[in-house]
Amino acid sequence: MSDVLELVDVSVVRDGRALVDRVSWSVAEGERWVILGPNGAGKTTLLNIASSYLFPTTGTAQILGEKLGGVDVFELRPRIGMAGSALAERLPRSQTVLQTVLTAAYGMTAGWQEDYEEVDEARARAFLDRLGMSEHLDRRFGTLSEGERKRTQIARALMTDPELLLLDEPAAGLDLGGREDLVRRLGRLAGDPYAPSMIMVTHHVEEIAPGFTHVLLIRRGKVLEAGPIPDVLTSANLSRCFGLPLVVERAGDRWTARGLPLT
Ligand SMILES: Nc1ncnc2c1ncn2[C@@H]1O[C@H](COP(=O)(O)OP(=O)(O)OP(=O)(O)O)[C@@H](O)[C@H]1O
Repeated sequence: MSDVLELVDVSVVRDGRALVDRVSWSVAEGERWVILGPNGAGKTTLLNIASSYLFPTTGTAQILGEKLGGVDVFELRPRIGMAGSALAERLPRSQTVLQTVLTAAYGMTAGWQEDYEEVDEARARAFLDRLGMSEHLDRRFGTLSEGERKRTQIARALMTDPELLLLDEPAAGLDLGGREDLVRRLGRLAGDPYAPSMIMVTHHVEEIAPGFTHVLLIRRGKVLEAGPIPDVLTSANLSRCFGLPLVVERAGDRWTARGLPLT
């Protein structure tokens, strides 16, 4: 299997501080990765490299077979789907849900004046249907609930038929029902052999959907462990990652974690 992402000894340094510190990591085609770690660990920084929006200070990053720095990122970016709050803030609040997804086919966050192809509209409707948004096609993006907004963004990210899908905290801010609904939908996507390779950033093991295969644990910019979920997601590793004693349990195809009581 070819590598979708390959980071070799990558550091990102700002104001003399390494936000990501000598990270080597590879993601093979078809794998579904979770990046897990505490606030400020460097998760979004890693995702920003994977999306080609951030270049390493040192080390090399190869995305979809192209080396960052040696490729026109404007050719690379349409091959990568992204959903996260940074992008959501750039989406016009007055556009409808259908328009929001459809504009992705043309590589834009705005602009409804284009002549959209019927086939693109059919695709946009199909992705929105898959994310449970069919009832809301004509709603304005700015009026959606947090959960509806997240699901619209994922449909939008899939619109360009990406080879790599990046999800930055897709379940953040959702209530229990919203989270579980999203986890089920992500599980279906992760289990689809035709779906792109995926990397999802999260703070919570409860948000790991069935079908995700690998996890990278990061703390203070350094990778603690990376590999298949059942091998890496242990109580000892998660305790080290979050800096307090934690018990991780597997319940069927889901995960939970809780802190030990203070003595
Ligand atoms: N442009 C920047 N200049 C300086 N420091 C930055 C910059 N961008 C991020 N940081 C810092 O780098 C560290 C890693 O940030 P990053 O957003 O990658 O963490 P994260 O793991 O995604 O955190 P969170 O879970 O809180 O979203 C943080 O301490 C953050 O304050």
